[in-house]
Amino acid sequence: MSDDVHQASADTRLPVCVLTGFLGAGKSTLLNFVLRHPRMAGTAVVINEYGSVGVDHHLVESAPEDTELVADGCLCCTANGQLADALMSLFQRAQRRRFALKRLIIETTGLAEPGPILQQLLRHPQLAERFVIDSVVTLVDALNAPPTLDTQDIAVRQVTGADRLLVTKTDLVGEVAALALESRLAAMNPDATVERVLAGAAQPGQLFGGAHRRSSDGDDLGQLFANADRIRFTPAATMKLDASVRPGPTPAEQDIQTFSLILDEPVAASTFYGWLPFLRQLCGPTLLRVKGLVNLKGQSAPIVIHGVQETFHPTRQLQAWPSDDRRTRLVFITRGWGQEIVGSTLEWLRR
Ligand SMILES: Nc1nc2c(ncn2[C@@H]2O[C@H](COP(=O)(O)OP(=O)(O)OP(=O)(O)O)[C@@H](O)[C@H]2O)c(=O)[nH]1
Repeated sequence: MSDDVHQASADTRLPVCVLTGFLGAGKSTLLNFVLRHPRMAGTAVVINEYGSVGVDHHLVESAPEDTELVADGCLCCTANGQLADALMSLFQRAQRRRFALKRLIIETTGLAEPGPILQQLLRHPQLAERFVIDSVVTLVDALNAPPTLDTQDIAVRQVTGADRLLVTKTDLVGEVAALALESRLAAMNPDATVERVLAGAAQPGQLFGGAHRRSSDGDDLGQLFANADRIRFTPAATMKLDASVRPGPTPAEQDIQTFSLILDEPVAASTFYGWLPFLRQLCGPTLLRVKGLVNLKGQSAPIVIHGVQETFHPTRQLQAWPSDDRRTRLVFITRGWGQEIVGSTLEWLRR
């Protein structure tokens, strides 16, 4: 595998890596790791996240200054031009500050599909002049992927749309299960390479590097997604299929909701650690994702929690608060139920 971040080329446009993967697959973890690599200097990042209270950019601790947050919207909703705005604003900021921008990573939400994002990059004249798609890299969570691929159409599209599939969390499954998943992925997308990445430890060449650029101008990528159906989401509200776009919802699109929980006061650790498993039991696998920062009483810095379906990863304490906002902020992505369920448990948290 080539470790060159960007092969020499007459093309002066900035290479773009679209980093995707279903909810909780490990995108931010990988970004945190790879952005520290010296060869990633000059990398700008666009982070797209759900929920009116953005937390992802706080979770990417090594995010460079040139990070643009596109919150409360999904980049695969093409109509609102958020991607174009974010990219142009990054570009102009870099020029103003004489920052030598060399490449760009777009981290999508776990519910975005790559096709419409690539189409935006290819079809927007100003973007197409400045940026070229280098690769679509999809992270696949070895623990959760088998059932997710059975039921979530978006997860399937993320796999089939990738140039490179990076399988994460193989430490949490046996070798047999990991190999079975890799065979399944290879069958679903024979065109993509399948590699393992543990705890985000990827090399720059796994995100960028001419070997995986399908063509210098991305035309064939555009072709690949030209016939893809477009799914529209309404973030922060019940997300339903836009009936004018496609005739019947797939399971992945039914009744997904996203909302945030904010607590002004610190929570006692014992209360919080009792509430979390209760919520998990109450909701089961329909709690697609919960993540955020928690202010525990008596702690000088927040803890980070990550739940992906029924798996809750060990909590982690940050070294310091990432901003002046010291509130507990949790973002939920659920299927089939909404904030009323979480709301009904709040008295517990306030005890
Ligand atoms: N055991 C294990 N945990 C991992 C690995 N990669 C990521 N994780 C954990 O998985 C959880 C979710 O990781 P994130 O990087 O936040 O996932 P994400 O894809 O950015 O999540 P969304 O933005 O919500 O879609 C975190 O607790 C990570 O520490 C891995 O290879 N092994």
